[in-house]
Amino acid sequence: MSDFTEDSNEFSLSLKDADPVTLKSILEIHWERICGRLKIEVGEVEYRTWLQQITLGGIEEDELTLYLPTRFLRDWVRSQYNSKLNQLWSNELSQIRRVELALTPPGNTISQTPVADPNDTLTQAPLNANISPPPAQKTIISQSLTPTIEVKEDDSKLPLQTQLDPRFTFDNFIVGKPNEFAYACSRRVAERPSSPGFNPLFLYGGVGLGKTHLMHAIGFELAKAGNISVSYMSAEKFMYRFIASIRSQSTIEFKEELRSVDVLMIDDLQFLIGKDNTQEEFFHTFNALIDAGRQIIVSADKSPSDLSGLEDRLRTRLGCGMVADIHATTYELRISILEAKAASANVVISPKVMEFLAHKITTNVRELEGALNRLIAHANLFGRPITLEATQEVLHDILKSHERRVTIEEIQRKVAEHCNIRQTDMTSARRARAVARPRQIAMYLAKQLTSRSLPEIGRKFGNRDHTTVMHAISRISELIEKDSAFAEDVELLRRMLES
Ligand SMILES: Nc1ncnc2c1ncn2[C@@H]1O[C@H](COP(=O)(O)OP(=O)(O)OP(=O)(O)O)[C@@H](O)[C@H]1O
Repeated sequence: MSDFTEDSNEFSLSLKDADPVTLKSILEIHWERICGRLKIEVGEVEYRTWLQQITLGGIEEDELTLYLPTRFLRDWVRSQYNSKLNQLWSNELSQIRRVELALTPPGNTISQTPVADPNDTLTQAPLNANISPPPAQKTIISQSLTPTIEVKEDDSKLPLQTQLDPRFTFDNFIVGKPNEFAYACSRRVAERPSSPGFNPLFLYGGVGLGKTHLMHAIGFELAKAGNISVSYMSAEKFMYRFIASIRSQSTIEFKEELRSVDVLMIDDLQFLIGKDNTQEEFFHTFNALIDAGRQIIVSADKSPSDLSGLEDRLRTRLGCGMVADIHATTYELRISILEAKAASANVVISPKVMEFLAHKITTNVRELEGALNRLIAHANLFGRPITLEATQEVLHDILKSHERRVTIEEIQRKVAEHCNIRQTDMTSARRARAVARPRQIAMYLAKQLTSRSLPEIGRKFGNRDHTTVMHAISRISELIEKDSAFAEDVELLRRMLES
């Protein structure tokens, strides 16, 4: 990337003369850098809500086109981010004087490619195919945490200051069954850091389920107590800082700085898998801090024992304190989160719309929050209430990406396996409870996980009537309400099918 970074004259030349493939690469490199800046300037949530879906279009003279998938998104981005995008692009590439925002046409390619070689898959590929914006920059180092948290930026030389996200407090964290244990442990560590049995605190769970939120919340609580130095950074940032310190021959300072903190928080530790030297450095830092009675808080997507690829001795040590899992959200938790977020934005959203969202966006809270933010913005922009129809229209792209690809046959197979019955019993006429109940579970999951209608589901289950499917769904919903062991079983099946 550094080959392309600093000299914009070099770019002007190379842009004008570049062949399509080179041009594509140059634009991608700049776009990646701009995405990194946008993410930090506007924040992770705002970035994901509005800007993540922008894709690169073509370049004509001094005008660059960026694409958005829906009219609403295009209008919103135009009204809110037009000047920022123009400014960032012209800073990156002096040749670009104007950024045009347009609707994504089917199969966009760089417009400077008038004659595409039909054999050249690179020039044929949509521009956005391989563009993955750089990961979020999460670094907060504060020597003395106060509610206004001072941050020292890292070596990446981004002219940006990050702060603990003021929304990520315990008060704003909605507690439900899936996260109550992690929440309680986090509270405990915030109240009494370095207590035996809670050091390290290891938080783990899937993407966007609140690990970072809880870490920030601990940081805020400790800030209130005052006089405690806290360092928070992503594992990725830890690695970059470590490498930079080696390059600049300041490893000792880096180590000293890290080892002087009272609380060290490292987010997304799975990033260190396969990075042996950084792991080793982290291991030593870890030991030094624990031995000195300092608190360590780590998050990852898996439990220490499942983080294969991390050195055994590190995994063992990580599991020595308190290990707390954040489970996938339940429908109830998603509804509570939506209600809380709508209330804090002072917006009334009908229960129907909330239920629709909680049913459709099940993977993570970040996406749910992003969808809600978009609805709120839409309502504010047009001054209209948020109806179910408006929701479907405004969130069209998000909902589409959430359409599950699991088939009814897969569901039948998985449930049959899990319940120890034959797959053919899913379609048979047998009515014995041992067969009928798993069949009802499979029907319920088919409704949840596919976009099939009730009659279609009925047909797949041995040509049963849609009322039979309806009955199955309501029976299983009832059992889920009443029987938590049963609910867990169904949830487990759902997770297996979705993974
Ligand atoms: N229980 C909750 N209550 C309120 N907001 C939540 C809750 N869980 C997650 N969120 C919100 O969802 C978003 C994503 O959460 P967060 O960044 O903490 O996830 P994460 O588990 O760290 O994800 P990743 O694995 O991507 O790092 C944040 O905006 C956070 O505030």
